[in-house]
Amino acid sequence: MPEYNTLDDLEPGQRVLVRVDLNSPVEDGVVQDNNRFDRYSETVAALADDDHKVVLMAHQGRPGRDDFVSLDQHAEILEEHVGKPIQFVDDIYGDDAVEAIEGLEAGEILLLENTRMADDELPEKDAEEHAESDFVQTLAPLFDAFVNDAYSAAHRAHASTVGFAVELPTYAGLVMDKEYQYNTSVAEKEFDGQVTMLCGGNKSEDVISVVNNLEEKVDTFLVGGLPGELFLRAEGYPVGMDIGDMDLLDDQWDETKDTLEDLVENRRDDFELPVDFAYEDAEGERAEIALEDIDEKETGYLDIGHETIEAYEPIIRESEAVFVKGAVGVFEDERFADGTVELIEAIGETDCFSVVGGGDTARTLSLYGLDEENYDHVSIAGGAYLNALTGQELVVVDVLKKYA
Ligand SMILES: Nc1ncnc2c1ncn2[C@@H]1O[C@H](COP(=O)(O)OP(=O)(O)O)[C@@H](O)[C@H]1O
Ligand SMILES: O=C(OP(=O)(O)O)[C@H](O)COP(=O)(O)O
Repeated sequence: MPEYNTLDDLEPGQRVLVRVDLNSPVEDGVVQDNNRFDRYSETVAALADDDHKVVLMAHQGRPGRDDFVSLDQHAEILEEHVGKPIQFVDDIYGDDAVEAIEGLEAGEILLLENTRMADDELPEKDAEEHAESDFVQTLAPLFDAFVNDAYSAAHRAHASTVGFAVELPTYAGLVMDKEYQYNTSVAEKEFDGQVTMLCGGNKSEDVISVVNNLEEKVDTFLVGGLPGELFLRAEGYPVGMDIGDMDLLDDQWDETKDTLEDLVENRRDDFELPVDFAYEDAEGERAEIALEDIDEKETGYLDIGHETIEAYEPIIRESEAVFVKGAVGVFEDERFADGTVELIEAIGETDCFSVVGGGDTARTLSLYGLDEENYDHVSIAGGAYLNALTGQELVVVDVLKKYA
């Protein structure tokens, strides 16, 4: 039994404030539909069916980045998934928000504006301090209960993720409960055979964290994406550097260089690195180059090449368990999806125990028609999933337990 309240403990017909995580990829200002909408639609529909007045809070992007946009598009996408109208107000706790909240009828749903547009939201503070903010003090009296369903933001101590638990009876939502239970149980699972982790993405600190913290659990890390290039740079290859307008690799290299060099020197047998890469040629087509033929970095590499796919695939096929964190290429572009799609597909074809994690990475399945049923678990969380796998605490879950 979980040590926090769940929706089973929530009486129907209440005024309920719900924190979800609809943080999504944004391409040219357009919010991209993804698994998060689908998952949260279950929580939202269940609450509306129970005659609650449902008010949703969520964040999008980080201030200063291109993906820091309004949630107006999210309301439209969520509405399609829930099959019920979703009202939207471009305010968080000002007069317009309060008016919209007070005007809700039983079974109606309202989404507030991006919580990160409120000054009170972002600094990491403990729950009690956040509870004193104007944000929490203005909204909390308008509700009977707080439901936290934002598992993928459960490693963030922000006003909307931890502050309301101090002021209102608090419950874990369906996504929070399921993801927390599952990922925690996976962290405790023992496997007799080979355990493999496919990792990539664009955050090398995530990959370093798994390589450092899952040394006992994982036998082989198959590395791709930006971390793959950075590991190779640590081995002395001329890859993993920014070129032209690129602004992806050099900063990460400065931050992680010492750790990467240490890992390639002392733990080289624990991971496999790419032996070739794919890039966009002058005609705009996918082209590939072997690592040994790269004299200097002249282009951005956007996927692992087919030699690498062929080297990684048998390791996946002989594994008893495979975990995925991060795509090995820019799978959003069909030309550079081969590595991610072919390897995740291979995992689904074997009968190994498998978990695919990462908000972006999980989107590969829906984009390329891979059946979620072929994997034991598909997590819509990235950082929080890694925290769970590596046995680190999730501040939001601690707060849910403390205020149960
Ligand atoms: N070689 C690459 N160059 C640039 N971006 C990459 C590369 N490989 C993977 N990516 C990007 O990494 C993103 C996923 O990274 P990350 O945020 O770490 O994973 P997740 O959200 O699944 O936890 C994808 O959007 C993908 O396009
Ligand atoms: O998408 C998220 O994280 P994830 O990419 O690690 O799954 C969460 O919404 C947290 O976002 P943040 O990392 O900007 O705090």
